[in-house]
Amino acid sequence: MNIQISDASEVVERPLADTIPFAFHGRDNTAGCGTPLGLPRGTNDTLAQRIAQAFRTGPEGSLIGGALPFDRDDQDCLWQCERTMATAPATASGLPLDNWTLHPEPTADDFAGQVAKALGIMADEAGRPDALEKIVLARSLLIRTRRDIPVAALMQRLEQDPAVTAFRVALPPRDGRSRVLCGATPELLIEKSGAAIASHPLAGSARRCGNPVQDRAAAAGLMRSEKDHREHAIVTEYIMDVLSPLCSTLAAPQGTTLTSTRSMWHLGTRIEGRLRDASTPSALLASLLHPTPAVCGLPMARAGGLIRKLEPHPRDFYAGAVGWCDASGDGAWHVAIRCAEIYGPEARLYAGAGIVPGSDPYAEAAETGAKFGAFLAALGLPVDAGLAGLDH
Ligand SMILES: C=C(O[C@H]1C=CC=C(C(=O)O)[C@@H]1O)C(=O)O
Repeated sequence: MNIQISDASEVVERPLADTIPFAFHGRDNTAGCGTPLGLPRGTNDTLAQRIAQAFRTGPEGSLIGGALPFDRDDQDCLWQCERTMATAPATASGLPLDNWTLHPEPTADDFAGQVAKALGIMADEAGRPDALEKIVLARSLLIRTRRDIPVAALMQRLEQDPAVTAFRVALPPRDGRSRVLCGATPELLIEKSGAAIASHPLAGSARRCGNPVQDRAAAAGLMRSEKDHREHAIVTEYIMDVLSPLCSTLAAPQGTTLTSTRSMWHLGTRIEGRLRDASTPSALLASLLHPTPAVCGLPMARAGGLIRKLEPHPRDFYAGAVGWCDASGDGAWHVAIRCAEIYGPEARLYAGAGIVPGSDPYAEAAETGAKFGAFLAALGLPVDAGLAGLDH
């Protein structure tokens, strides 16, 4: 299929003049610079053609980077520009925020109600061939303040945790104001260098504690949890199933291990393989994998439908993928979690939790509350603000 610019339903507007199109800090230090060209916007099914055309006709040595939305039928937001090393600004100010308000959408109680509904559906369908096995439900915190939220300062604070990739991606401006997806994700969706690929899915979580004895107990409890291993295995099996037809070798040499950020423990499995066709673009691999059951569920279409029905606010780019790809196809794509959409003085933070039979609705609400912690801390807000209403 040959995609013409006019076939795309919308062309990405340029980000505002002083906006960085995309930047990834951490293990992956890659950013776009110069004057970005917006790729014609489209959905997953035209991604490969749009990328091939952009590299054929665009500036030599350029990079394509940006964000794929959660919903495969929504339009992505990709930029083509020069490549640079992501570097943190020497000084960045404007944080902590002051004069802020916070609205949970939905409240922790209502979220626990949604989890209970999903568990009811799983119980009713148990044993059927198409039964819902897992769903990842999310909630958001809307933060409003009086000044524009300083994204550079936020990135500087988010990247302090060596276990995450801090990222920012310019989204199409709205009403002449820049919109940015910004976060600190611990989860690698896919990375490709030549024929070598790697993915490091995470699923199964426990909140970390300041007290080292309690912290070790939380980690040990997670490692022993049958429910969390079941929740995790659904993700790794899915990723192996999607990647194996494309690979000559594919394995998880270390098995499932504990991984951690400064605020959370997770179960993680590093998957490594070799592509049969080393020219397959990493962006295409990301779009084939996405959304994995770490953010959506199984079966994917059933879980996605229920997510749209139960969650009060659209996910947009939360739980999508963010990353970059060069002309040889090499690149890295991360799961867009522990993030927020920032629009002037507003930030909408998102956090989700995987639900399987055996999940406890209030424990899942508390898990989402804990997952907000790192981003809240970076904004200079109380880390427990996402746990409000969960003291029963
Ligand atoms: C969906 C999120 O986390 C995913 C990644 C790690 C652990 C998860 C869990 O234990 O539920 C989630 O699958 C999120 O942080 O918004």
